[in-house]
Amino acid sequence: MTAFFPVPADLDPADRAAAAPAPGQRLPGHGRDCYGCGPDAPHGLHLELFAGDGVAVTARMRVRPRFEGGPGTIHGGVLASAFDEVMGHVPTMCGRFCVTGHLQVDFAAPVPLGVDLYLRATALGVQRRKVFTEAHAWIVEPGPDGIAVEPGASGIPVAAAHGLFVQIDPASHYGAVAAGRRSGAQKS
Ligand SMILES: CCCCCCCCCCCC(=O)SCCNC(=O)CCNC(=O)[C@H](O)C(C)(C)COP(=O)(O)OP(=O)(O)OC[C@H]1O[C@@H](n2cnc3c(N)ncnc32)[C@H](O)[C@@H]1OP(=O)(O)O
Repeated sequence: MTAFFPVPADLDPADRAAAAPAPGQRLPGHGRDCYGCGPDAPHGLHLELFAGDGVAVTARMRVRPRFEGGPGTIHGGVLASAFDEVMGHVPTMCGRFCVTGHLQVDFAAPVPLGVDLYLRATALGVQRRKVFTEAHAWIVEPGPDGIAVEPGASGIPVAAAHGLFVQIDPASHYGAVAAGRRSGAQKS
C-alpha cells in the first residue's frame, strides 16, 4: 500500500506520558455521545479503544449493516471516521489534547459488512503543537468474547491512514464553539 503524505523529516520523538494508561488498558473515550467512541451514540461507530505499547492506540470495531456504502461493503467515510477516532486518541498517550487538522486514507481492499476490524495507530513524531500519526486496519477473526483481537498472520490488511493532529486547549477551543452555537447556529 503506497501513500502520499508530507511528513517532515525533522520531527521530534513523541514521548509516552508518565500518566498514560498501561498497554492493554481500555481508554475512556471522548464522551458517551461521541460518534466514534461513545456507547450512547445511536448511529455511532462504537469503537472500543485500548492503550498500546509506546505511543500507540488500538481499536476494534464490528462493521455493522448501517455502515454500508457500496452493496455489502463499508462506506469509505465510515472507515475514515474510524481512523480519525483511533488516531485522535494517540496524542492523549503523550498527554496532549488535539483535534484533526489533516486526515488521509488509503483504501486497499473492500471491507464486507459483518466482519470485525482491528485498528492500530501510532505517533510518527511531534513538531511544536503538531502530532503526526499513522494507522492501519485489518479484518480479523472474532476473539473468544466474539469481538476482534490483535491480528495474527491471518489478519487481512484493508486500509492505512495518516493524520496531523493539532494541540488545543479544550476549554477555549470548545468554549468558542459553544459560544458560536448560542449566538445562532442550530444543532440538528
Ligand atoms: C475534553 C476532550 C478534549 C479532546 C477532544 C478531542 C476530540 C477528537 C475527536 C476526533 C478527532 C476529530 O474529529 S476533531 C474534529 C475535526 N477537526 C476540527 O474540527 C478542527 C478544525 N480546525 C481548527 O480548529 C483549527 O484549524 C486548528 C485547531 C486545527 C488549527 O488552528 P490554530 O489553533 O489557529 O493553529 P494554526 O496556527 O493554524 O496551526 C498550528 C500548526 O498546525 C499546522 N496546521 C494546521 N492545520 C493544518 C492542515 N490542515 N494541514 C497542515 N498543517 C496544518 C499549521 O501550519 C501550524 O504549523 P506550524 O506553524 O507549527 O508549523
